[in-house]
Order: sequence, then structure tokens, then C-alpha cells
Amino acid sequence: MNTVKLTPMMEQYLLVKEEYPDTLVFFRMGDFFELFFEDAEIAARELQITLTSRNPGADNPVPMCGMPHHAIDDYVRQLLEKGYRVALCDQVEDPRQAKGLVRREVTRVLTPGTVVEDQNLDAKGHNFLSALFWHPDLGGGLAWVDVSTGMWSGLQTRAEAALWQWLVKMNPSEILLTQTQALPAHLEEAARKVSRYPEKTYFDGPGATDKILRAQRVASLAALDLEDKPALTRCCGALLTYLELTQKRSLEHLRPFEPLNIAATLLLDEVTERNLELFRTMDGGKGRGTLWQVLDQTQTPMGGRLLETRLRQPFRELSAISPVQDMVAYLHEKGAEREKLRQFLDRVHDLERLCTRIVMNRSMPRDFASLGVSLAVLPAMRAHLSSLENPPAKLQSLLDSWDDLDDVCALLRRALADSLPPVITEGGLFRPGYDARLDELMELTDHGQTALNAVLEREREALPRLKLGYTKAFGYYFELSRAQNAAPPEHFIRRQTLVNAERYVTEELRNLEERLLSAADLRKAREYDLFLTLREEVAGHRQRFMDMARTVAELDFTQSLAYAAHKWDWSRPELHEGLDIIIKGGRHPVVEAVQGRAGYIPNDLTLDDNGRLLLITGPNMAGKSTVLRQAALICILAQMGGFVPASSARLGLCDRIFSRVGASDNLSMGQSTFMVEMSETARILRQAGKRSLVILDEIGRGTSTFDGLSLAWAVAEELVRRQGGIRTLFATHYHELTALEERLPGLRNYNIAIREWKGEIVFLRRLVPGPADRSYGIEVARLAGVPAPVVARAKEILAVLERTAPNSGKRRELISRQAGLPGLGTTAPPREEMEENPVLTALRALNVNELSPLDALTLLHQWKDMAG
Ligand SMILES: Nc1ncnc2c1ncn2[C@@H]1O[C@H](COP(=O)(O)OP(=O)(O)OP(=O)(O)O)[C@@H](O)[C@H]1O
Repeated sequence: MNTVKLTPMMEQYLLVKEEYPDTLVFFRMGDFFELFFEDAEIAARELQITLTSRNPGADNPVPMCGMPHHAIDDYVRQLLEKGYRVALCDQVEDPRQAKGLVRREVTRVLTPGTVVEDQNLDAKGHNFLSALFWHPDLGGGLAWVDVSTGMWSGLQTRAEAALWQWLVKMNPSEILLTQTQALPAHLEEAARKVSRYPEKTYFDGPGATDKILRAQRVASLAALDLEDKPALTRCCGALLTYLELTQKRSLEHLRPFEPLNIAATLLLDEVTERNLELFRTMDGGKGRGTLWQVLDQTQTPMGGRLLETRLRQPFRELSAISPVQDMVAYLHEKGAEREKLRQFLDRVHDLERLCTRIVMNRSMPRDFASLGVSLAVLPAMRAHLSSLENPPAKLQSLLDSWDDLDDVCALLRRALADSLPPVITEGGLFRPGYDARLDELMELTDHGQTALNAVLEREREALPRLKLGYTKAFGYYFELSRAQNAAPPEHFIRRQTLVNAERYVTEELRNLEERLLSAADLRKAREYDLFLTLREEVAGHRQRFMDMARTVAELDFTQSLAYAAHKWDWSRPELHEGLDIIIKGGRHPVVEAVQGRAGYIPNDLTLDDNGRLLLITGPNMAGKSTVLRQAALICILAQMGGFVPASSARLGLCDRIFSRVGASDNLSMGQSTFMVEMSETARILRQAGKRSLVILDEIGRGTSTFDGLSLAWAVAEELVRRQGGIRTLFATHYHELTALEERLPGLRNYNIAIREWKGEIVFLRRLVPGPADRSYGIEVARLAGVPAPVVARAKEILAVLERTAPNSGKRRELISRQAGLPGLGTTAPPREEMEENPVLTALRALNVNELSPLDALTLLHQWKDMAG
């Protein structure tokens, strides 16, 4: 790059580029935005546009690509989606008036985590920018902000692992870290979202405090509940620094910072979210097959985002759940009233994001139109809600703080035209009567021809055949043909003599022309000024908008839960402070939605003092995973305040729900499947407590039979033993483990019943007490279409294995003898009692000194065969 001989403009470019090293710099040149050097190569590749050169033929051609300035939105969106950042370097003076090089400045930096335009955002999802800071003395902090809604929050913790866990759960679009902060190996994939900044300028303690106090206009950190959270404070400081740098605007629309109260939240870690397919299916797909799709019946983006937050972080306390549940029950019962509410909500646009764009001066005329439409709905919606009898406490409190915002609505109605132009600078924004000066200008531009005709008519009184004409060079003129043979009046000033005619102007015509020509420009300028004033005035009400946005979100969230309950025929659960979980007629909401109510078999499930851990066996495909997950989903829905897919449910509150599926394929994260399975299991064993609900689906299956069985066994024992028994649903194919029931009080066997009929198996989908008799894996393989000869061969092999190999009956016997818990400890079976691998037995018996090389080779062959 250095060897290129630089023009002054390229020097200007490089100075800008130096300031924005990891950002694609869009450099405004006339009507185009251009990218140079590596930026150009990246953009050309990612956007599939032509890469050219600024100086073709030169020794060191400068790669370049560009796009018209009015067409960049879509290109920028594509780049943001791919994780790039874009700096818009604009011309900040009129090129016609510039002396020498036009002054250029970066006016905005667009990044994936800070966009506010709807086309870049998921309407019903948050878009977070986050900052993470870890220090052995200060602890850890994680803060996140959704710039598009002004919502920000975070947490402080001593546990570094929990910090990263929350980071993954919040799924930010961008992550800010210090330059020295290492990224844990399993998060390498997130590296592309990370940008690193110096601790001193971004994560500095005192600096952060100053920035927070200034941005939030508070006197002390205590006002934001940040006073004893030094690491979190630094993260907030980093977020503000980054936002100031990228937005280059005031951050007034940020709401007061609210730290996340972990103690008030039912914790669902990211693995649980994934395994229960709350937002995405296991294969990563959104939509069909997720709980979200069944649950989301919201009508507004705000309601959708609140539902998303509540589903990620349901309540833990009864005091928080009950008011929501009361309101959901109320709206559930009042079907017609709920329908009407849904219709009102349907007309409310995204108040939060509209307000953000207005405050940040990124709004378009259509944003004001949407705002006007939304506000117009509020009084009627309030009237409807106020007319409801015996409103629940939550509804009453929403009504008590209701604000129709009718003054703002009236202002918008008075100001804005019925149909608005797409951009601010083209005029046509305002309604006649709003501003006298604008009316005058509008009169001139819209009715200029009428004014001209009026002047012409007046002159024609004396000169009936006078004509009015216009040329670019001379402007408007009167034309008098020689044929008329008439003398021009005195006030006619001769401008041009033609063969057959004379052309004149008058003082009046000249004035009118001047006014007409400048009126169009003046009108645009006047409209723009008025627009800015209107924007300012509307932005001044931001707090009121944000408050009403929250009210609308709460209404929409609760009606959505009520509507889902009605649509899917769910019932109101009873929540209590005890530990028992008793579900009657429980269903899996998503499987049921896919298969239809008629095709779904409901199941009862009880976790109480007689059985805190249910060991569930049954053939493949019987429905073990389904019954496990439906119990977890029922608890989650209940703790959001919603109804549940069951005929009745009594649910002891949970503080955490863990869901693990054996050997989930996680190779993309750089760990072996078994390693992942075990680290997830380890996390449960570290974190699960008396109030937790643990769902373990075939833990241990990702390794050899003995290792897997032993681990599953030990984990089950630990969960039953700990704190009097942790509520656990444990599905397994290790039938041997069913013997634990005899030894472990608190562990109960259940199986999903099947029936054999004429050599076929019929899935009954019923959860019944007792162990399953065997696995039926081969039968299921046949059902799945494995060719008959292979199935027959598998049966033969199974018969041989059952006769010769260390058999499961023996292991079961072993477990029932050895699984005692003396002093509540665990006793592993003595090694010699486990049946040994025949290769090992042979190895032990072998005298190596007497072995010929040939024999050794033969033996090796045999063993290899035995090992398969
Ligand atoms: N209660 C039910 N009513 C109707 N269909 C059900 C029910 N439970 C499960 N199913 C159906 O059976 C399929 C298999 O269920 P599931 O995956 O829970 O079986 P599984 O026992 O965990 O199998 P595997 O051991 O092979 O993992 C589900 O996808 C669903 O279509």
C-alpha cells in the first residue's frame, strides 16, 4: 500500500481508514460510495459486485468497488448479516463550495449489534450488543444492550463459567472484550462476533462510572443498582463507549439500566434451551417444531419481544407469577373481549423501535405515519379495557398508568399529510393549515400556473391575443405577434425581438417567476425544518412512549398466553412452594401441534417423596424423550404465568431446569460428542439443587457400554442422594439400571408401554410404573426400513451375544446386589465382579516368553476379530 503514489484524496481516505481498521469504510465520492484496497475485495466478494481498479494500468493498481449512494441500504444489510461493520464516510460540505478537497467525516458506523432499522432486525427478537469483563478480584460482568429498543441489562457474578454461559444464552450479535481476555475453547465459534478494545479506554472503572452517570443522568451508581458491581459497571462503560463511537448521536433513548436479578429467574441454560427446542429445533431451524411457534400468538413486536424474554427467563417467584396467571386466566375466560383486544393490538406498530429511530434522528416519514396510526388506537383500546368487569390486579395497574398520548397523536394528525413521501427531503410531508409560511409556498408550487394565468388574463384585457411563454434562457415572457399590430403598454419591458413577434417581461411577471422558481426549494427547506422541529417535539415525549410500549407489551404478552391456552386447550396449573410435581394428562405442546390432538396420547407423571427420580425405560421410539421434555415444558410455561398442556398440573416451583441429551452432536464446537455430554453432565452435578428439575435423556450412551453404564449409574445415584433427592427424569437404554429401584429409595422405575402383536410391536405411548422388559431395538430398526436380511442377521447376532457376551441380566443382578448406599455414599462394584473382556482374560493367561512370532501374529489376528 505504501508504494502507491497517493493523490490527496487517497491520503484523506487512508487517514479515515486508519481510524477504522476492522471496519469496511464506505467513502463518499459524488453520487457513489466507494471502497478501496482490501475493503473493496471483501465487499466485491461478499456482495457479488464488480471489483475494478482506481488506477488501471498503474504498477500498483488500487482495488476499488462502489455503489450509488441511494442504493447502499441493501448492501449494508447484507454485510451486517455476515457480521461485518461498516463506516459511512460522507461528504460533510457542499462540493460546489469546497475549496480544494471536499471535507469528509465518518458520520455513522453500522454494526450488527447496533442497528436500528427494521430491515436489519427480527421484529419479535432482541438484537444485543454485549460486553464481558472478567477479573479474579473484581469478579465477572456481562452487560447487554438492545440499541433498537433502548433496553439494557446485565449481571455480575463470581463464577467465570456462568459468565460465558450467560453470554451464549443471550446470543448477542456483537461481543466486546478486552485485548487480553481469552475466549474459552468451546466458544471459538463466537470469535467472529468479538471485537477487542483496550481495557484502559473501554473497561476502565472510574471512566465507566462517569459515562454511566452522564448517560443516565443519575447522581450515583446506586440509583441503577450498580454500586457493588464493579465488573458489571466496567461492561456498561464499554458499551457506552462503543455506542458513542458508532452512533455519533446522543444515547438519550436508553432506558434506566436494570441489572438482571438472577434470583428471581428460572434459569434455563443455553443447552437446555436447545434441547427443549424452545426457539430452534435441534438441527438449528427456526419455526416449525419449536415451542416458540406454538406459543407466539402476539400481535405486536413489543409483545413478541417480551414473550421471548419471558420464555428465556421465566419467573421463579410465586409473587411474580400469580398476577400474570390471574390476568391470563381472565383473558382466557373472556373470549370475545380478548378477540377485540387482539384487533386493537394488531394496529399498534413497534412503538419502541419507532421511538428509538425518532430520538436518534434516523426516522423516515413513514415512521411518523406508523406512530400516528398506533397512537390513534390507544384511547379506544383503553375504553375497551376499562369497560371490563372485575379486572384482575395487573390489568387494573396497567390501566392506572395508561397514557393515551392524545396530545402527540393530535399533533401528528394536525401536522402530517395523509399520504407521506418515502424520504424527508422531497417535500409533501405536511398537511395544509399546519404552517402558514409553508401554505404560502405550497400554494405557489402547487398553483403556480394559476397565478401566471391570472396575470396573463389581466394583461389580456388590453391585449386579447397576448401569449405567455417560457424558455430556459429567458424565463417567463409575454409574446406579442407583429400581426396584431398593437403597441405594448408602458410597463412592458422588451426582452427579445423575433421575426414575427416581440417578447416582453413585466415587473410583476418577473417577481412571480422568482417566487415560483424559489418556492420549490424554499418549500423543501421549510418542510425539512418543520420536520426537524416536529421530530424534536415528538422525541421529547420518549419516556411516555417507552412506558406505553411496555404497557402494550404486557397486554400483548398476556393475551398471547391466553390465546395459546384457548387455541391448544391448555389448563391453568397450580403452582406451590413445595417440591411435588403432579401432572395429569400431560401433553407435549409441539408434538401435539404437529400430530393433532386426536393422535396424541396424554400421560400422567408424579414426582414426589415416593419418587424424586423416575428412571424411564422403553424401546426406541416409544416416547421417552417426549414425555421427559413435555414435563420440562409444562414447568416452563407455568412459570411464565401461562396455562399448560395438561388436564391438571400441581407444580412445585423450580429454580433451574436442566435438560441434557446424550451424545448430542457438537463437533462444530470443537469437542467430541462424548466430551460435550460429560461436561454438560458435570455442570448439572455442580449446579443442580433441591429446587431444580433435571431431564437426562440417555446420558452415557456416547461411550463404551461399561463406561456409559457406570457413569449413568453413578449420576443417578448422585442425584437421588443429593439434598434428599433432586427431581429428575432419567431416560435410559441401560435396562440394568432398573435394578437400582430395589436399592435406592426415591428412585422409581417407569416405562413406556408397548404391545407385541403378531410379531409386530405397537407403541402405546403410555407411561406406566415398572421397568421395560427389553430394548426392541431390532424391531424398531425393521420398522425404520432396515432391509429384512440385515434385521434377520442382527437377530442371530443378538441371540449369540445374549448367550456369550457379558450379559445384561448378569449386570442387572450385579447392580441390585451392589447398589447399596452405605451412609448415603456410593459403592462401585469391585472390579473383579464385573465380567471381564475375553481378550483381557486371554492376555492375562498368556506367557509371552514362550510365544513364537507366528503365534503372536495369529493371536493378534484372533483378538482383532473378537474386538470387531
Ligand atoms: N404421547 C404420545 N402420543 C403420540 N405420539 C407420541 C407420543 N410420544 C411420542 N410420540 C411420537 O413418537 C415419536 C418418538 O418419540 P420419542 O423420540 O420420545 O421416543 P424415544 O423413546 O425417546 O426414542 P429413542 O429411544 O429412539 O430416542 C415422537 O416423535 C412422536 O411422534
